[in-house]
Amino acid sequence: MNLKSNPKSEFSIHNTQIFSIGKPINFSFKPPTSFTPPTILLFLSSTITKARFTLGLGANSFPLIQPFMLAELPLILKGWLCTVVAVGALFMFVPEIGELSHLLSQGDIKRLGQKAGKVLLLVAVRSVAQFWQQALLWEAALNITYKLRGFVYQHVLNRDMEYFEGEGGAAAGDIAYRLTAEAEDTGDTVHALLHTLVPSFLQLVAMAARMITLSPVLSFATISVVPVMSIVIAMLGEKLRELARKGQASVAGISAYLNEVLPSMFVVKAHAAEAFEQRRFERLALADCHAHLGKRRMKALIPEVITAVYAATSIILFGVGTWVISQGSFNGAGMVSFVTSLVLLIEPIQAMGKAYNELKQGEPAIERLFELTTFSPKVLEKQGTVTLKTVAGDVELCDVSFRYKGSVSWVLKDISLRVHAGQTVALVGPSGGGKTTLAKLLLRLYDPVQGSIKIDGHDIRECSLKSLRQQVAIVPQETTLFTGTVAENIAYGDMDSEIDMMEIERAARLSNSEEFILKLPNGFHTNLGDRASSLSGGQRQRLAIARAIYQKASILILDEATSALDNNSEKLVREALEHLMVGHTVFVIAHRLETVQQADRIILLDGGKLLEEGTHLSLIAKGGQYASLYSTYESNEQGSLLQRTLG
Ligand SMILES: Nc1ncnc2c1ncn2[C@@H]1O[C@H](COP(=O)(O)OP(=O)(O)OP(=O)(O)O)[C@@H](O)[C@H]1O
Repeated sequence: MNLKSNPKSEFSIHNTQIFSIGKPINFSFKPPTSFTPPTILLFLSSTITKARFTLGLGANSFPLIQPFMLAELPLILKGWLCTVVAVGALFMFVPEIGELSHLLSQGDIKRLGQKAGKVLLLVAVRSVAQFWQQALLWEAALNITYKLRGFVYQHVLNRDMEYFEGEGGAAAGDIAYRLTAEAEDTGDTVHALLHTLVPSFLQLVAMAARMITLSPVLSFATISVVPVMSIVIAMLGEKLRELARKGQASVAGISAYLNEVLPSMFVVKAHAAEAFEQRRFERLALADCHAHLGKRRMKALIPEVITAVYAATSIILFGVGTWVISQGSFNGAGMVSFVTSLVLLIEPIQAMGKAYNELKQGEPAIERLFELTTFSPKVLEKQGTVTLKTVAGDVELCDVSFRYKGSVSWVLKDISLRVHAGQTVALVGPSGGGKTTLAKLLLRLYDPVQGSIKIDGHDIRECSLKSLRQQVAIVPQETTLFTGTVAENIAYGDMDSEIDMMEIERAARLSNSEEFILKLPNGFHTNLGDRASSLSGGQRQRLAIARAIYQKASILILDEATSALDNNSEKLVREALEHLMVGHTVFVIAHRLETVQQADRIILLDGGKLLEEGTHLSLIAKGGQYASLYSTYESNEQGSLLQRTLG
């Protein structure tokens, strides 16, 4: 693959344009101010919602997808135009079929041929129109699904970090399930809705009108069962909606479980936990089995109820029909036309029943998808933010205190610290001391509960998030590589503009990655999708360093890996880090002796408090907590990681 000609390749999905529909959705009910198709559709749906509330049937999800449906209105209207043609052909077909049977009984071959030709033409028109109706309405439904997915995913990406890390957030597998299977269910629901709203309804009205013109008495007798059937189906539908929601939650549970366990197979096997995981999976699968059994039973029951109503209708029709014919007001041809109309009336009723099933099953999917979009972000970008274009790297923490949502204890308490541009600060301290949290605050993944953080004198809450995160680069302990080429992985975060291959190569050289990258089958253009796991820990770390070099940030956060590398790999990573640190303000969550000794300043964090601060030598001379931790380290001859004692 040629990167220059197609610089975004696999990553282009990140740049998907997200539509004009990201506006707040208006749920209020208002009469139409004008009679354009969109206002009529809006009014129709609001009225349905209002009617549902009045009847005590609760809310429906229709208003949520209204804006998406309106965006597809041209396609929908074309589909419905085909419906008008199909229903018109059917309306004309009914009397023709009665006359055809009459001519057959009379043996008038000449007129019979003409009539049969007309009937066949009407059937052909209806078939073609129905095909296009289906094709166009499906296209609209699938477009809506596609746009809805983009809309919801945009909201997921914009959620606070707290949602992904803290309590109460959805598991990754659950979110994935909502955006895949449930978004697809939404497409089916939308199609069912579009199909019910006009095509089935039009056919029902046309056939009912035809039946009334043929015999008002028979029509009244036949149609009288419809209200009873509607009430029964509405009640069963509500039950189905509840059961469908349970079913969807249970599948999402399985998806979340698999997303967690399958990528951690190493740990499962290393702990011989296969049997334990099998039991956990079976419990979830059994819950899903029970949830779906209820739903399937309800789905099986609804058509049977409808069939029972049909049987009652047929008996009424048979009885009243016999009486009407015996009165001489109705002939055989009329009866053929009437029964044909009835059969064609039943067809949309069945379609509406099926669509109702789809709607009831799909509503929880729509609700669960939209649940992902309803939140008020805490990390907000204010109006008129400062764009950090060039930054010297002066960082100041002013009385910063922070605790995570739902926690009573402070993770960081009253931290004040000034780091001058170009300084390297080592953050050390026992596990849980708040080092990583401090790094998250610098990146503004969370905002301090009290106090503020300034970069070059600008409160970071006043800066644009994009420019802040452009100026603060992080090399995490665990390197995450994405599907995409090596070059795309190095340029990750800057994929909105053309990849600069010269810069990629420079970053690879400085991070000591070039040598192993050039040995890959396609060098920088090798796709890492299935190869990332075959890279060694050191190689992955060097790619993360290359990524940070490419970013050209002024402030760096290095979370040193705790896992030991072999001597050569360690040397290459250390050299790469030294290249990276030149000319930057650096915060190192330090686990290694060399890093701590070389830092301009050492900050000891314990229990969220800044306990000690100074150079290695000054802190040793002070003889405080750092000195005692250090001497423990020194006495541990074999200890290769400072982490064992300092953090
Ligand atoms: N997302 C979170 N939600 C709630 N509590 C959290 C969250 N992340 C961290 N904590 C808690 O905050 C405290 C500080 O965690 P932090 O990761 O900042 O410590 P650390 O000094 O980096 O530890 P380590 O050296 O082990 O990485 C810990 O008690 C931790 O349990």
